[in-house]
Amino acid sequence: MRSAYSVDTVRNAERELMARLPEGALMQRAAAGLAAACADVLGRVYGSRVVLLVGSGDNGGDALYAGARLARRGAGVTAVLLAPERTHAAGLAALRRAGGRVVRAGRGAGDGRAAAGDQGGVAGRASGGGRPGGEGRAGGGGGDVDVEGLVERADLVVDGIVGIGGKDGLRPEAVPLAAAAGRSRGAVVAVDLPSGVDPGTGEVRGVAVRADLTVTFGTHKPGLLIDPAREYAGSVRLVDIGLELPAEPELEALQHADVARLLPVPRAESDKYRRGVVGIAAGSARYPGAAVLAVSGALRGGAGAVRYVGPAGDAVIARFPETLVSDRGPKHAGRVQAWVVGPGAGDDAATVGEVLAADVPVLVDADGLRLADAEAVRSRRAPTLLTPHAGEAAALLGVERREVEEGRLAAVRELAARYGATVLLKGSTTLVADSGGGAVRVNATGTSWLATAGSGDVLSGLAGSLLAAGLSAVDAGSVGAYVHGLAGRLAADGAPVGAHDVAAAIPEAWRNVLA
Ligand SMILES: NC(=O)C1=CN([C@@H]2O[C@H](COP(=O)(O)OP(=O)(O)OC[C@H]3O[C@@H](n4cnc5c(N)ncnc54)[C@H](OP(=O)(O)O)[C@@H]3O)[C@@H](O)[C@H]2O)[C@@H](O)CC1
Ligand SMILES: [K+]
Repeated sequence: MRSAYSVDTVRNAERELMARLPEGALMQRAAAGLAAACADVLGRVYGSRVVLLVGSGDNGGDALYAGARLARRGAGVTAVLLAPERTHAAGLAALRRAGGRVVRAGRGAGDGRAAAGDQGGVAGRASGGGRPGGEGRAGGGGGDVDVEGLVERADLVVDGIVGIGGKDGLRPEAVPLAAAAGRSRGAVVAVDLPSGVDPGTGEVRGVAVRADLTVTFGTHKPGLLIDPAREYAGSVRLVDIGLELPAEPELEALQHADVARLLPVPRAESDKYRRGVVGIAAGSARYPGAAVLAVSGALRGGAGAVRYVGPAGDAVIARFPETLVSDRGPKHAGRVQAWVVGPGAGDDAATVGEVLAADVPVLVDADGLRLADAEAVRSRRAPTLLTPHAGEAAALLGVERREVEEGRLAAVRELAARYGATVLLKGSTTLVADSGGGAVRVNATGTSWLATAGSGDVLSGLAGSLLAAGLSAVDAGSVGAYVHGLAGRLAADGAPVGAHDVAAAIPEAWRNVLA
């Protein structure tokens, strides 16, 4: 399981650890890990050109210390200071001692020019000696440095503008540097987080640094696992700095081994009823395909049998003859261990109401979310799993879709609390929250190829089948999302696919998890 902790929790753990360690030791651990990652990215450190983007906090300090380590190994390191008078003093001194060069970012936002701070710094002649802001006056020489050009031509750009202290997007003076990093021919390594993303929520307001690699310290931060920020982070390397963290994280992401433990595997004595029967109440005369796709997911989700109820029985049987089809309502369809209701349901509120009245786990998706009576959901005793996408979540919350997309973590928690249900918020990073609070599950297997019509219907069938097989709502949702995402990747393999291809790839994804 990969986990992420909130910024407050990280800061508390940092404080406790710092109290027990010599001053600066923690930052040295971080910088050592960062420098090692940078060296791996560079391949050959000696003779490489490294540019550090240095903000006013400890994030910039990490970059400076790591830059000093690289300079000692023969890299030509230039630090670009965004706030020269508030730069991490000891880090700056270390860089200078190692022969690093220091320039200041242009004052006029967007002009991309910098006054040369310490022209002699490369040869180690700096006289600033760790005095913050000394570079503007020390070194002499003056002249202009094309900072954006430096960034663009670097072999490696280290983004130490801002880390967990960041809020409200990048400041204007940092925007041209982030943009130059985007144009750089070299790799971009972000320190702790890509600057400009919200560490706690994954929101990105305006410009943020796009990294190839993010080196994060102690634990993942929520922003590294949730879109849109996740996309800016590139691949993520975690450096252990010895933080002691509480048992319950804010976010957790299942990995193959976790999913393998949770997948239902039939025993010798299992018959179809013991494996669970999932009921699918979906589709309409107008949308028979939704029923077929939900059944296609359910058949591959581990339940022993799939019962279909609704007006699309002929279409379902034609495609999947193993389905138990009934045209009577859910109440009279026979026993099931879990229901899926809603995909392609049109306006059939009566069926949704009937399913919600059943005392077994229920998954509500698509039209079912619009038709479900909120009070009927809240008063259920058996588990309920709601599976909206951002637009449906926005309608349930009465807010704009954009608000949900920008603040996915808050939205999924709010919905779970309001409905007293488990909520799976679909999207490029799917989130699953329980009504009782606790860690939110985040799915990392998704792919943008899954943004295709009917893909959600397949997921609802798959997760419903897992519910029927006995998984809790949180496990059914998160394992379903994981396998579905993996199936999407395997099916797509870099090319567009239809939802039925995703369903057909579920067995391969399942085998891949268990291998
Ligand atoms: N926690 C740990 O265990 C460890 C933490 N470590 C490191 O410390 C980092 C946290 O350092 P931190 O607390 O100094 O904050 P940090 O992220 O550098 O930013 C604060 C400064 O940025 C500024 N600023 C704010 N928003 C901005 C924006 N949008 N755009 C631009 N600037 C913005 C803000 O300026 P001000 O508001 O004062 O003007 C403030 O001065 C952490 O991420 C990790 O790298 C490791 O060394 C060791 C272990
Ligand atoms: K950063």
